Amino acid sequence: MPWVMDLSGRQAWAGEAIATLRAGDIALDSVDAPGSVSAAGLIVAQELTRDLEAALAAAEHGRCRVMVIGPPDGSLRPWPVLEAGAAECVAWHKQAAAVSAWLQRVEDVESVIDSLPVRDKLAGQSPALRTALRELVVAAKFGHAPILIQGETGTGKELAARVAHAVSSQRGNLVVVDCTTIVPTLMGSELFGHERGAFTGAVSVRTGACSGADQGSLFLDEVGELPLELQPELLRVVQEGTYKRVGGDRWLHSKFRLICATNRDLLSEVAGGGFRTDLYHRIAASVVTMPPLRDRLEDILCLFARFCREATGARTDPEVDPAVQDALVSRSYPGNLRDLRQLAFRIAARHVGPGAITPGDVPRDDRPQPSRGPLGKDAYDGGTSAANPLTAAVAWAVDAGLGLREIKERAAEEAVALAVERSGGNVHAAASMLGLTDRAVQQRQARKAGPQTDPAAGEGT
Ligand SMILES: Nc1ncnc2c1ncn2[C@@H]1O[C@H](COP(=O)(O)OP(=O)(O)OP(=O)(O)O)[C@@H](O)[C@H]1O
Repeated sequence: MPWVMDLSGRQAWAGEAIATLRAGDIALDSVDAPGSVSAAGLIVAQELTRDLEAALAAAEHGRCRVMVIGPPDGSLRPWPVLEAGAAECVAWHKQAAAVSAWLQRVEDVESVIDSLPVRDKLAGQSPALRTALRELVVAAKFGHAPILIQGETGTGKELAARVAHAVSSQRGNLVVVDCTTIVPTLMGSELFGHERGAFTGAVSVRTGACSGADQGSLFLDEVGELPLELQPELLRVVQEGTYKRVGGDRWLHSKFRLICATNRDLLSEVAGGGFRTDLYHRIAASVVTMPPLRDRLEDILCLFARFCREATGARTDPEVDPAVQDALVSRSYPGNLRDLRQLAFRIAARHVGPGAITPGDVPRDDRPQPSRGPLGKDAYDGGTSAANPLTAAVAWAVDAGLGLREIKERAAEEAVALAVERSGGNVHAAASMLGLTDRAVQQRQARKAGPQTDPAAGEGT
């Protein structure tokens, strides 16, 4: 059940919030069930204060989705409140049913994310993964349009596609086509099937992936590899549910949910003419971005344990020496979870006995590389604060007397400025680099430039 909270958690404030809602005729049995824990909350607020920002940041970092209810005159501007971490922000017009429906939806989505079939496939509890899973579940369970899953290699796009199919209402099969492994000349046959004699070697009729996916889902992995000449045919079958086999002239029917994945920037493929604009807009009806491992460091140890169990068949998580834990969290994983999984398998193969996984179990090439510390001593990446540049920067900020909010703000500002610089001023590229929306990057740039140029300051934004 959902809860109502004030900005600081004080009873008086909570009472005030409830009183406000009571005055607004919200059915209180739907908002103040005692002793319940919830994924959804309501905050009653007059304006975006520092307290509200802090409460939203805390809620976002946990697993809570918060609706902020502002005064009926609309004086609480929604966009900055959403930017601060709220999932919804509305002016209060006594629309209790709408609020309840929103709360119910949040509860439904969160319980799907926490269900065994989802957690079994996609492990991890980091905010970055949860955000992606929310987008995925909302699109797959509560919508019917195609889903485009993007993200770097090894971030779990295929697993996400399996989750999307599992939570959807599609009753048929999930058919997987990896567009990178099929020679372009055979791709048409793979997707649509062929008639006997359609080409040399077509000795019998073949039904393709579209037929197999009828009433189910078709997953096209690396859809950017799809040859240009097949793209109109894919568009037709997605839009109209009709297609012809290669060498055939009969229209066949198939209704499936299309799920595509790519680790390329499909929009630049569109700009370069390698991917049709109309097909892009069709397949990207809902876009889900799987976060890279560097944005979900909190998941590394639990994933490592899971992969070790997978490697050894053990039922319980292995104990891991703290030095190994440090090394695991601070190394880089260019291949994301695939790299971490392979590393876990290498370590598990070396480990013997019932004790903890120790530094000696880590293969030489996977060990932290020595680097020269500031005092000429050897230090190890991921070890002391002197060797970890991020820790050193944070230490500097703490020593300079900056509060947590300012540290976060300034770090975010620096990251955006750097990403924009590294991508030659291209906002979209900078946004993908940081896992942000283009708009979030523009807002940060505008905020840095000064209040007059803040795009969010315009009417109706
Ligand atoms: N959240 C997760 N929990 C457990 N295992 C995961 C998770 N995400 C990815 N993996 C594992 O990592 C490996 C890579 O996952 P997957 O193939 O789904 O990634 P991908 O993004 O589709 O990769 P590519 O772009 O190379 O096709 C697989 O072994 C998969 O089982």
